Amino acid sequence: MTSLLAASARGLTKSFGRGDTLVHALRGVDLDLPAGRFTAIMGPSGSGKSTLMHCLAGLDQPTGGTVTVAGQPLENLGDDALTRFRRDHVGFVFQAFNLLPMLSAEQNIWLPTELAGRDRSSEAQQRFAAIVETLDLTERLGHRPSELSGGQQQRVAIARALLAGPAIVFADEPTGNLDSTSSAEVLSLLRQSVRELGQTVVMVTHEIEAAQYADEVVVLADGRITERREVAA
Ligand SMILES: Nc1ncnc2c1ncn2[C@@H]1O[C@H](COP(=O)(O)OP(=O)(O)OP(=O)(O)O)[C@@H](O)[C@H]1O
Repeated sequence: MTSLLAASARGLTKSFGRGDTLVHALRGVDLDLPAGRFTAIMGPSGSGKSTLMHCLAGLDQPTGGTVTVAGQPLENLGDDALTRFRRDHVGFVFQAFNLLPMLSAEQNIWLPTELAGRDRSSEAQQRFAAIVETLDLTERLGHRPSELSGGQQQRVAIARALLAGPAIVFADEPTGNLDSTSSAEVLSLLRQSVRELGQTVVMVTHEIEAAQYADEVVVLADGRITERREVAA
């Protein structure tokens, strides 16, 4: 039985510039990301990690090849449809938390729901409760970002990314701004969201220690996948 795929790429290429400044950031990437798995993307600086993530997330258009997320081929979507698709099916966690300073943790977590004009359905509220508990944020919901540690702020950002029940969450160097204790905590919680909530997470990271929290590491070099390896439990 083949497992369900959260996302896949076939023959993915991406070039920037032209003539003397032409850069081949991706040179033909084939990748299947099974649902319910935590995948780390590693590789040297300039190897194409961010470009791959942006193409998989529908934030950037590939030069060639195809990307399918949650069964939907992205190349068939126009700009507006792609924006809606990302909003409904893709979650993002960035290095720089990106929380709104005047809103409480709880308001930040609900903001994308509000912006999408969706109701706080009883299902959404149950999911909110489960996520807040998994991420150990119950005591912090009334705090503003400035009243939270970096690790707590990133946990709020993760809760925000998880709330809509996205098919896939992309985390771009999520521990880049954190000390080692907070990093370990955030990575454990990302792992827990995969185990307990069945979330699919793809994380770009430079740090081999961070990649150890994943189920699998995909290594890029010069725009190609050079290695895929399972992480020992
Ligand atoms: N918008 C752009 N315009 C021109 N070149 C770009 C652009 N974005 C990326 N590149 C080039 O594409 C290549 C891959 O870049 P990318 O940012 O994907 O690498 P990365 O592995 O994420 O690097 P880092 O670890 O330093 O973030 C690099 O040579 C980079 O300079």
